[in-house]
Amino acid sequence: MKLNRSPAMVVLRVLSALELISLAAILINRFTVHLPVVTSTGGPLHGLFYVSTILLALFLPLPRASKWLAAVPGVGGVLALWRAHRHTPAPADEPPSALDLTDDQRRLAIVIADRVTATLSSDTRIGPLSFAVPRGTITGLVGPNGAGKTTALRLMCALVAPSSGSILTADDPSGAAARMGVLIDSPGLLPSLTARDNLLVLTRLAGWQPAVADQALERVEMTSAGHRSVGTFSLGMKQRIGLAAALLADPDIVILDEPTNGLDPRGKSDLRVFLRELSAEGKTVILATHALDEVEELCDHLIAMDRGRVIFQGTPAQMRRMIPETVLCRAAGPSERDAAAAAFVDAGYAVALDRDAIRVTADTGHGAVLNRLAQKAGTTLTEITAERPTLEQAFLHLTSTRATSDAHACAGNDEEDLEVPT
Ligand SMILES: Nc1ncnc2c1ncn2[C@@H]1O[C@H](COP(=O)(O)OP(=O)(O)OP(=O)(O)O)[C@@H](O)[C@H]1O
Repeated sequence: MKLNRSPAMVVLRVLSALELISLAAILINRFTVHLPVVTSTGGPLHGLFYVSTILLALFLPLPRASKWLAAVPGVGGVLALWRAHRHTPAPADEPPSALDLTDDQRRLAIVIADRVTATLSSDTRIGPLSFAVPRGTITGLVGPNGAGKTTALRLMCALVAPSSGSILTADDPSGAAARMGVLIDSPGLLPSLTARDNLLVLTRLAGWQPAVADQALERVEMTSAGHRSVGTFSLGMKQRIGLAAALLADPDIVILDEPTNGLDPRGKSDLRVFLRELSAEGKTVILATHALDEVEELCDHLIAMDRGRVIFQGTPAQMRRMIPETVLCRAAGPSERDAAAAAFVDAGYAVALDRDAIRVTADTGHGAVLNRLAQKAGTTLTEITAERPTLEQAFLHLTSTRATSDAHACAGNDEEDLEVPT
């Protein structure tokens, strides 16, 4: 058990220790012989301890029934100390720096997860998670299978109760409680009913007008198919009706789990356009996916998860910057390549040889400088290509650094360390 080391608790412990000495002195004086101790009964120091005991009893959250007990010299401090030990918060599983949100993140957020954990079974626990979803963004929750993305979504819409920590949803700008539309797992439609009737069931349950269902159908461009049974629909059409159901309440926050799963390229593209429209209307879209290439062009904010933890949050550009950019340079032959590589190393660049090419760790703007350096070394580069890291590379880098602290930076399979020609 870790001790609470706040100044108040330290003072409390010192007083408790002194009170114990005081109590011992009183007992010894009463039952044996009179000893000349500083805390003898009736002395000014004992008065101080007595008062401190009463103050502690009054100001600490002790149960009312035990207050009289706490007022007995020596007992109050001991009780308080015992309670302090019992109520010392459990140490966080991760250093605070990994879990604390900045003031800006909190100010701009529509959803805030604060050290939230979820216990799914005796051996499956997600979190602690701390993340903030900025209002009005399309936020992608990314990570491999089993990372905890769906659970994080379920926590956000209260389908899973946190075991500890909290999930807060900010009010909408008018001050009303933010509304959520949720599509997690399959849309859960009744196949024998028409698309319109499926939506009407939901609007009636919620006590809304039928017009709300028609507006939602129109919104997802399914008005003409609204009279058909959902059982006859393609996956993409079912997905649209699921989206219509999620939009019935005109939500401020739209939560979608793997919305493009099973959609063909056209369906994926339509969905992306649709989600951008929702975002342009000021809605916040939160979607879980493991397709990093998909979020690259759609999302303006990312929360990356791995093995039940948040490992990154920020913009896609910030995530890409987790690994250095490189410039790929090619030369006419091996001797030209080595000469150019040596010139780059002399100029302070980190380089790796990749068959007939040199991969230089440098921002994309360094191409012209590298070209000049090669010319000075008497060689001509035949190709200079800026290589922008993909989100996938950045994610793999993040997970490999986290998984093994002893893992060394991984180089491409074909790369070898540069041997500077002599
Ligand atoms: N109801 C549950 N009971 C027990 N374990 C669960 C439950 N739901 C999820 N899990 C486990 O919790 C972990 C996280 O699951 P979750 O579905 O949140 O991950 P995910 O990132 O959404 O995965 P995927 O991309 O495969 O959908 C997994 O190991 C999963 O097996």
